[in-house]
Amino acid sequence: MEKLSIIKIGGNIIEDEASLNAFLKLFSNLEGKKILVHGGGKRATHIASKLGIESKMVNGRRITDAETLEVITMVYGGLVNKNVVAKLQAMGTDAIGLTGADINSIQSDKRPVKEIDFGFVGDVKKVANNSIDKLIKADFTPVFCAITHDGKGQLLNTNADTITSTIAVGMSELYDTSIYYCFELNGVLQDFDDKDSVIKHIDSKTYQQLLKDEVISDGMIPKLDNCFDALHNGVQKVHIGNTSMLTKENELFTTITL
Ligand SMILES: Nc1ncnc2c1ncn2[C@@H]1O[C@H](COP(=O)(O)OP(=O)(O)OP(=O)(O)O)[C@@H](O)[C@H]1O
Repeated sequence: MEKLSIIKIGGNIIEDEASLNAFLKLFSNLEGKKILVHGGGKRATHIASKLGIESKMVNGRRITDAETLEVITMVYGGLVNKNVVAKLQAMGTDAIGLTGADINSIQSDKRPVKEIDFGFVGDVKKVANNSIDKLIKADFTPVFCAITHDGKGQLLNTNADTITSTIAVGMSELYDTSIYYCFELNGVLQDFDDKDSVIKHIDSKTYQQLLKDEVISDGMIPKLDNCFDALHNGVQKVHIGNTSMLTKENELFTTITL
C-alpha cells in the first residue's frame, strides 16, 4: 500500500507567522501523498472579540451559537484556510482548501444536547475517502479546516484533532496512513516544566498509567483519545511533536502505538 501522511497543525503554529511559514516549507517539501488539517481557535477568539462576541469554552470546547458559527466559518474556512493555501501555492504545492461540505468530504451529526448545549458542533459520521482520494490522485494536496456539514445544509464546528483522526481512519482503507499531530512542544512531556522530557513511546497500557499519574491533562487527553481511536480503526502510526519531527531530523517526538 502507498503511504499517506495526515498532518495537523495546532493553533500556536498558525498564530505565529514565522512558525507557520517554516512549517509550510517543511510540509511543502515533504515527499509522498499528504493531507493538511488546521485549527484556528485562537484567531477565531481574537476576531470574535473584535466583533464584540464573547467566546465561551467548556472543557476546552467552544460553545458554537449561530453568531459564533459565522465567525468560525469566516476565520477557519476563509482567513486561515485561504492564507495557508495561498502560501502553499507560492511554495509550489497545488493545495486545495476544503471544509467537510466541499465534495461532501466529511459529514457530521450535530452534537445532541445533554448536560451542555454545544450549539452548532458536529461529531463526524462519514468521511468520503474515495472523493478525497480523487483529489490526491489528481496530485492536489487537500487542506482541511475544522468545519464539517450535516448534509442538510448546516455547517458544523468540528474539533480539528477529531477531523484528522477520522480522515486518517477513512483513508487507511486506501493507504498506509500515518498521523502527525504538530504543536509547539517537542511531544508528550513527562514533566511539563522540562520541555525535553519527551515520552518517546506511548501504548494503551502506558496511556492509562499517564492518566492515573496526571502526567497529561487539558487538550492532551482528547488528543491521545483520538490517537487510540485512529489506531484501533486501521491507522498504522501516530506521532505527536514539534513540526521538525516531519523531517525526522529532530529525534525528540512521541510515537503512539496500540
Ligand atoms: N504531558 C503533557 N505534555 C504535553 N502537553 C500537555 C501535557 N499535558 C497537557 N498538555 C497540554 O496539551 C496541549 C495540547 O493540546 P491542544 O489540543 O491544546 O493542542 P493543539 O493541537 O495545539 O490545539 P488546537 O488545535 O486547539 O490549536 C498542550 O499545549 C499542553 O498545554
